[in-house]
Formats: sequence, structure tokens, C-alpha cells
Amino acid sequence: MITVEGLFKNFGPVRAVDGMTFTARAGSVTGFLGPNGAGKTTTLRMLLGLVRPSAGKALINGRSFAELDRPAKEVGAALEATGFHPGRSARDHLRVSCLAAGLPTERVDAVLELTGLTEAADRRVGGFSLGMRQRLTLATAVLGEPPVLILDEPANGLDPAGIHWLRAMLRHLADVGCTILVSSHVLSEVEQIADHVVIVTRGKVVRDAPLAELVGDRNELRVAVEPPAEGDGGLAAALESAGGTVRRENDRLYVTGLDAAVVGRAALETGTVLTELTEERSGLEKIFLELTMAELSAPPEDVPKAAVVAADASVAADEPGSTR
Ligand SMILES: Nc1ncnc2c1ncn2[C@@H]1O[C@H](COP(=O)(O)OP(=O)(O)OP(=O)(O)O)[C@@H](O)[C@H]1O
Repeated sequence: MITVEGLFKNFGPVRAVDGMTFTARAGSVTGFLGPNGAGKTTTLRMLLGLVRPSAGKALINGRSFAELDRPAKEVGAALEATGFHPGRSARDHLRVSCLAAGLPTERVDAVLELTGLTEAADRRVGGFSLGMRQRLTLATAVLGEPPVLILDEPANGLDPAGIHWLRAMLRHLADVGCTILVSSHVLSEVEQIADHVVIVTRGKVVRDAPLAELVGDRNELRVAVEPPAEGDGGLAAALESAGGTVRRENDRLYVTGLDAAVVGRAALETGTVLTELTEERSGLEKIFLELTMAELSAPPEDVPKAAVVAADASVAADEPGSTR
């Protein structure tokens, strides 16, 4: 389990993380979603002991990174798909990583297989595409078979087939009990990969809920009828009496709270000809925009909390520019 509790981080005058609290549970893929600059990477870096919190806790299975006995076996991280020696092969990179972490090199073939890199294993990493580097970053993260995975934008650079593969891999790892925290600023990725979503803006959690709850009742069905919506022959009324919410826009009906089969049956019963029945999977996007726009239009808090300022004074090494 990952626990973030009352976490703050100031870089000089910039408050990157502003009192974040959330948990990512075992057996689940938690999407950590927010616009650029929301504080996602800083939070992940605090979990991994790379940035010292100004205040609050960032814990992996109840302990800070510094307290972990064997970090490589307890948490796997994929932050940026850079930092590989370009002249080294993928296999050699993984071997070196094993040796550095005190892990048996027998794991190398297994993780190459798991990440679809077996055929490219002996090629120089310098010639790898971004997607292949992402796979190698993930392969490195899972070398120690850690029960907790922290991944920063892992889908970045992956093509649709790569995203499909990533989803299957993360699903498999979650099903065997891993805790997985995945950051992204791309909604469609999170929608495809996560079971639970934590949305952050300006260093704060603005929503923390299962994905199904967030998008479930918000997905809309777009319905076009012949003749157009004003003369829908009672379809809108039938949908409302079936428990749906209906709005009209540009000759179409937009229906929430019902599934497509119910709309189809209602059309049959009311003798309405449907010319379109499309599910608009924009629920998460709408929620995200509503939450982030509301937060962004609010004036920033310009007076740092006294405790945070006090805690920050002792963290000179984390001044702006020192950690990135
Ligand atoms: N070392 C640093 N020095 C100064 N400011 C920093 C440092 N690291 C991050 N910041 C600032 O903290 C804020 C949060 O940045 P962070 O990288 O955590 O956001 P993010 O949500 O990961 O964004 P992105 O999606 O763009 O990666 C930003 O305003 C950023 O400029």
C-alpha cells in the first residue's frame, strides 16, 4: 500500500505539493492524474526518497523509502525513460541493474519476456524508440518483483498496441496483489489503465474515487432520431420515465443514466427511428475539466502555512533547480 498523508513540498516560493492525502491500495491500479505542474512527479519523487518532504508523510507499506530494508525488492520505480547508457544492450542494462540492486541476474530473461523486449535484448539502447525505452524502464522496475510499483507517465511514447500491452501487464500485476501508482496527464490513458483515480491540481487532491464511480453515470449516449429531436415521438419522455436524464442539443438527444439497450428498446416501443446511438466516453474528461478549471480559476494561496515554512527552512538541498 502507498500512503500519502498531509504531504507538502515547497521549492523556495513555489508550493509544488500542498497538503496531499491519498492511498493507493494493493490489488489495484491507481491513476494519479493532473495537468502539467500539478505536483505529480514531485509526489512520486518524495515517495521514492529523491525529494525530501517539507511536511507530511509519503510511505510505502507503512515506511518511508529511507526505512525500507531492501528497496529494490519492496518498490519498483519508472520515472523517466532516460539515463540508459546508449552503447549498452537492453540485456546488459538489466544485468547491471540487477548487480547494483543485489538481485539475481536470472531475472533478466523473465523481465525481457514480460516487457516484450526479448527480440531486442541484444540491441544497443541508443537505437531504441521512446516506446522501447519505456518498456526497458518498466523491465528495470519489475526486476526485483516488488509488491509496489510507482510509474511516472509510463504510457508516454507507447503506440496503441503498447498501451494495450501496458494495461494487460499492469492488470496482471495488480491481480497478483501489487500496489500500482501510475501518473499521467492524459485522461484517455488513465481511463484505459486505472481502477481508481486520484485527481490533483495545484498540489492538492481534488477527487479520489473508483474510476467506475467517476465515469459510470457521467458517460452520455448521443441519440439522433428521424425526424430530428423536436419530433422524437415521445422517446425523450420514455427515457426520462425509465430513469434517464435527457438534454437536447443540435437536433440530438444526450442521455445519461441509461445504457444503450434501454434506449434501443424505448425507441422500438415508441416507434422512433434511431439514426445514431453512440456512447460518448467523455465522463472522466468532463469531470477532470470541471475540477481543474474550478481550481485554476481560484486565486492561489499566497501565504505558506507556518509549519511548512518552518519545515522547509531545514531543507536547503531542495531549493529550486536542485533536484530536476
Ligand atoms: N526542483 C524544482 N525546483 C523548483 N521548482 C520545481 C522543482 N520541481 C518541480 N518544481 C515545480 O513544482 C511544480 C510541480 O511540478 P511537478 O513536476 O511535480 O508537476 P507534474 O504534475 O509532475 O507536472 P508534469 O505533468 O508537467 O510532469 C511545478 O510548478 C514545477 O515547476
